[in-house]
Amino acid sequence: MDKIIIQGLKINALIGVYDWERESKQPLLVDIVMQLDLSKAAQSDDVNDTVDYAKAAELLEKVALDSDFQLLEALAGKLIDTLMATYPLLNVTLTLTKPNILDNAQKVAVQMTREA
Ligand SMILES: Nc1nc2c(c(=O)[nH]1)N=C([C@H](O)[C@@H](O)CO)CN2
Repeated sequence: MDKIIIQGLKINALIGVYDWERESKQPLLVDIVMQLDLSKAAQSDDVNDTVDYAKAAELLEKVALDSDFQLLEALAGKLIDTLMATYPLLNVTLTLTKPNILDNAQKVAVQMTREA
């Protein structure tokens, strides 16, 4: 199946359980694997026949900036629901990573998959 992939998209969001996390937005990373039929765009060479990954990235950045959640799960759910509602995707997997948050771990992340 055809896929469009965005890796390591930097977004900023107000997110966290603890008071010290509620004071300012913090950086997160998003990875997305979108499954969709790319055969039309492969033939036409027209960005209107596919998902414009630049626009998808902008959309996720904006949704994150406007959001206010405690849990990664909640923001990841909002982001993946937005993608499914906006684009004709067959399947999408989204990984939302909070880097450098735990002293003894490189990063923490949640991953969600949704199907049409
Ligand atoms: N399953 C989760 N556990 C925790 C989260 C989360 O988003 N999902 N968040 C926190 C804190 O906000 C963390 O970033 C700092 O310890 C704790 N556990």
